[in-house]
Amino acid sequence: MSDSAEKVQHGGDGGAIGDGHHDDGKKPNVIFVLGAPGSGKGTQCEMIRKDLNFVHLSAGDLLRVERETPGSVNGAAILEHMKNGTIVPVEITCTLLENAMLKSGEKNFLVDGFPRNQDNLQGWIKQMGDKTNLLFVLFLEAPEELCTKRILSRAANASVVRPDDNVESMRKRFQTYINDTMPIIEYYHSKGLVRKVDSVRPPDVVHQEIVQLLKKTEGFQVA
Ligand SMILES: Nc1ncnc2c1ncn2[C@@H]1O[C@H](COP(=O)(O)OP(=O)(O)OP(=O)(O)O)[C@@H](O)[C@H]1O
Ligand SMILES: Nc1ccn([C@H]2C[C@H](O)[C@@H](COP(=O)(O)O)O2)c(=O)n1
Ligand SMILES: [Mg+2]
Repeated sequence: MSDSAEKVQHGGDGGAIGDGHHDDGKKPNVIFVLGAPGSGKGTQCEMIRKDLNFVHLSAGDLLRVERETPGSVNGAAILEHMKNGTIVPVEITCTLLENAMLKSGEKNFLVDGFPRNQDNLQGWIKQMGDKTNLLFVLFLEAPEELCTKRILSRAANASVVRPDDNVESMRKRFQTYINDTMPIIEYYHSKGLVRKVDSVRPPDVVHQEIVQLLKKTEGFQVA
């Protein structure tokens, strides 16, 4: 385990972090969806949302909406983090996630692009760990070169281009993914909670594998 993963493990959760062993049947189910920028997190979350009655909460999308909300005190800071490919402080992101969960009134959530670093993880544990049941961490694996191609293609075809879908921001986002997010995936892997899926394949094929994973998930009934 890397040093940073070790730090995560001793982040003060005392083991009660919604790690799959504390489900009382009433807490909302959460699947964290992680992977490199462009690995297909948003694409797969939308497919699961449509098929399986999950709410898709993209941390990045929630932050983008907050950034554009008139009068938001966090808007400028969020934009700076996005351009620099760095991670917004968890107090902002976790509150947006919790509010969206409460507003939905639903029970099954795909939390896309979170937790991205130790600050995210520890903030979630503190604010949400005891209130949620983590089913597993879906890790979509695809090489950087392919992800870069996908993002450039997304930017070329979008009516509104994301401020971070350019080569300079992308390089920084990948660095952040390697340095900050991979240790989080390693941490969950050490707890047996990572489900790795090869995301190089066509979206439908990847989706079918995820559906099978969900069917095999203890304590979760596929809709
Ligand atoms: N399995 C796939 N095969 C081919 N193209 C894909 C696949 N999955 C996603 N894409 C395309 O790649 C681009 C990026 O996908 P998506 O937005 O889902 O990635 P992401 O992981 O959410 O990225 P980000 O972290 O930047 O939000 C999109 O244009 C999408 O249509
Ligand atoms: N937990 C998160 C998720 C996202 N962000 C910021 C920084 C990312 O580069 C950007 C885009 O996220 P994406 O849509 O690619 O998942 O949003 C963050 O700070 N913290
Ligand atoms: Mg996305």
